[in-house]
Amino acid sequence: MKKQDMMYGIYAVESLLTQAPERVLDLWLLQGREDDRLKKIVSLANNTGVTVQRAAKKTLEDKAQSGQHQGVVARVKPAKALTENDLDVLLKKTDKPFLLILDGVTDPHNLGACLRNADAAGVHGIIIPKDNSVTVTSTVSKVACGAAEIVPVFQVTNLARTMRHIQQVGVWIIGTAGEADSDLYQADLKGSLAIAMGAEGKGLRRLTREACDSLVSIPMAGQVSSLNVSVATGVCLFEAVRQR
Ligand SMILES: C[S@@+](CC[C@H](N)C(=O)[O-])C[C@H]1O[C@@H](n2cnc3c(N)ncnc32)[C@H](O)[C@@H]1O
Repeated sequence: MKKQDMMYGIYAVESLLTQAPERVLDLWLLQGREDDRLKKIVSLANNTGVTVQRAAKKTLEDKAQSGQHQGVVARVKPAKALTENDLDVLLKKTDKPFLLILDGVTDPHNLGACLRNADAAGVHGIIIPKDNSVTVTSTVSKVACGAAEIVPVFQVTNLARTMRHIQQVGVWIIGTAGEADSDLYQADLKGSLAIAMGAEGKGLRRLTREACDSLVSIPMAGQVSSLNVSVATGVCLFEAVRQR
């Protein structure tokens, strides 16, 4: 297991300093940059006892291994990996859970965008399989703009088994697939709900698809066969928000 990670980007680091400052081991800000957005980071760091170090642009690029750091890089303790047990705790304390299942999303930009959508839609947690899925990396955190530090991500060993388990505690699972006959806008999304999205190339795996209570499609007017998974996630989550 990794002992530390790098995190970068203003929103991601701001969210980390707000949600879990104890995870920050080092914080570097761009030398000479003093605008309001960085001042907020300095103030959060001061309030939480994190020392601010100044560094040159090249140093920040090397630490982040990216030019997308926006003048802020942090060395952090990795977040505790959440498992099936943590999901159970969440389900017990949550009235009308609203969950997102991502069945093997591999592109960090897509997972980051899904996290951002999920936070905006008020999703209580995201379930991903342990294998064949991207986890929350520094790129995911950056793209998620702070949502990766807020929305819990549960990594489960056997996704189909976890789906059956959450069904037993009353969660209705709606899978999404372009070829499904039922339409998203006819589905009832008001109760305890999990929406399952497929991977970029293959869509939902057979066992995941079979474990869903129903399958819906988002009506498409054009010629392309599918939406990007993060876009489809946003459409589905916000239809649920509209109904709830
Ligand atoms: C890029 S698509 C995968 C396409 C894949 N070739 C397939 O056959 O499903 C990734 C995921 O986004 C969701 N998605 C994309 N377009 C959709 C649509 N029109 N209706 C429902 N879900 C859609 C589904 O969850 C899908 O598995």
